[in-house]
Amino acid sequence: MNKEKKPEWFDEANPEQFATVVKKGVELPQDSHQFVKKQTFQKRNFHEPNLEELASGILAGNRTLLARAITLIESNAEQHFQKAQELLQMLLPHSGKAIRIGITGVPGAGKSTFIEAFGTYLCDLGLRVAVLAIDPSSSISGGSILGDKTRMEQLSRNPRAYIRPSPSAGKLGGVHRKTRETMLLCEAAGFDVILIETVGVGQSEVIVREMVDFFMLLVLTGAGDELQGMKKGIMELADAIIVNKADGPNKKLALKTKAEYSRILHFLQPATKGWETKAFTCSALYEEGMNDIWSTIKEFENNTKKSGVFAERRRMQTKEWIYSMIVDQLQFSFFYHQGVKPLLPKIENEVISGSRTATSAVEELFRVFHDNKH
Ligand SMILES: Nc1nc2c(ncn2[C@@H]2O[C@H](COP(=O)(O)OP(=O)(O)OP(=O)(O)O)[C@@H](O)[C@H]2O)c(=O)[nH]1
Repeated sequence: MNKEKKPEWFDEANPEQFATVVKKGVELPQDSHQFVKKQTFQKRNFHEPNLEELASGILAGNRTLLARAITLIESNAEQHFQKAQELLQMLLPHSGKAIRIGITGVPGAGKSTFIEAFGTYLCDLGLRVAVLAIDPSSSISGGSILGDKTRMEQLSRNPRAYIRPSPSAGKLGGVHRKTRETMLLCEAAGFDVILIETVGVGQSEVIVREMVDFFMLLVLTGAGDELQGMKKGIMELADAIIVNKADGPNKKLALKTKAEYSRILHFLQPATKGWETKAFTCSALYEEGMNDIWSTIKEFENNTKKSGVFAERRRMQTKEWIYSMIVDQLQFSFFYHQGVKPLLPKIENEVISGSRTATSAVEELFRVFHDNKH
């Protein structure tokens, strides 16, 4: 076996596995000793910060420790989960001060270009900006719409900005929790603005709406017919609709599109009580229109803080957080259940081959789950 190559039995998310395996006297595959020795050596030479060190480092704005903590939050390993929760508990009192902004739009609307321009504009104002992403494709196809390209190059080099690609969900979801908790860590690290980006192609914009204060929809110029085709539901989530690419020969059409959106918005339910959703134009490429958008967000913040809507929404979102975690936990305990896990492939095959119904299969799985709690 190649010493450099990771043996198949080694679970990367669980380096402590070595200690357990060795302690329990489990028979290891041939040559694995070399690998264990090397890993143990590497581990000894690598200082693993404890939770206090992580927490105080994050509060002091240390990027490396922030990145480590986010990795801990994104891990699906059980022992990391506990640690991450303890860390969050320590940092929770220091979170909540940023303005949380969601951005969505169909692929090609110019989200990366917009965040690059808007993020840089905010950094130039002296603000610290964290950019997070929720990518619905990563759990479905294993690929990533938001992660492949080199995105936001200029912003990623800005010392006031921090960009974190979207966490991979794995089969069992958890993106909601991971993004929300990452946001809290970023707030504890002193970021003033959190931008959460998602592709407007499905459920993910609802998830983002549920964790931000202000939600923007980035759209392209288009004729009236295309606007009619736009899902009313998405428009009703937005606090602002921004017609991007309002530059060059496109400018006139962009203004027309904006007027058309304003007309439609008039008939829709606003996303936020007491706030009238407005349409804007901007050019992310030429960094035009950023000022108007930011002053609108500030106006929104002032108004909703005064009316109590801001605080009420955050309370509701915290409640949502609890429920989404309950669902995560339920899924986790079910699919990793000692009785259910080995039974699943067999039952799956039986249903696929037509020898039993899905209902009876699910019933059996739940019987096993309930009869044997661990
Ligand atoms: N003329 C013009 N082109 C733009 C503007 N914003 C973005 N673009 C172009 O539109 C294309 C798509 O932009 P991206 O920022 O990659 O858009 P996106 O597909 O929504 O972004 P991701 O989903 O983040 O990849 C690129 O070729 C950009 O250069 C703009 O304001 N004006």
